[in-house]
Amino acid sequence: MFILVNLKAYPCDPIEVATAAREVSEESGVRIAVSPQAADIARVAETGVETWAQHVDPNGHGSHTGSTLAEAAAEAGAEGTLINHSEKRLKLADIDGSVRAAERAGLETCVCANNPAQIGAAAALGPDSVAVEPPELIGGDVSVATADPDIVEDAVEAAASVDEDVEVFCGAGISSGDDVEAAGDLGATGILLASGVAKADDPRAALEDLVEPL
Ligand SMILES: O=C(CO)COP(=O)(O)O
Repeated sequence: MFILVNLKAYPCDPIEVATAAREVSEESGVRIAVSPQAADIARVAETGVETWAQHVDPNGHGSHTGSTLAEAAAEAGAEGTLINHSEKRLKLADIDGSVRAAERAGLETCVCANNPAQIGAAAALGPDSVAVEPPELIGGDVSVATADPDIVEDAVEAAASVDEDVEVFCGAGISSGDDVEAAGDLGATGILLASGVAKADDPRAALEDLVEPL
């Protein structure tokens, strides 16, 4: 199981979370990555934790003010990137462009989507993984695996019917090892979570709880 901690724009200390994630990953053998804001990628990567961008734009170098280039994220130390997160939605053509830009830069790709129908469309673009996150459950206390188990199973089926090589992650409301285990039982091979770690009083303890059953 892969655990990807999205720090969003929460006011946590990205280095504290990254250091804890690297240590818990080393101790448990569970793959854990941290996705900070673009401006923090380099210093988070310097902790040694697997680092992901939260977004990359479809364009390359040129007259594109405000862009987050996949090349720049990779140069700063990112190994992967989220694309089309629920809080950073893109048009279909731009999702495709961002996946291609990330591939050119050597970044692993995870395209997020709201529901199984969108997961099928996202899988058709050939990312390494897709992630189903129902927007109404994001930031809440109830895990997607508990509140809407069908959406995870249907997302797994939708992705497999398009491309069996695309992994399926899920996220929203996940905060405990039991939630991670339940998501795995539904067929997810990775977890996206944010508030359960980024807003925790003790991010290290939260991470230890997440990997406990794995
Ligand atoms: O959006 C998410 C991860 O990308 C999920 O956020 P929460 O874990 O806070 O529900």
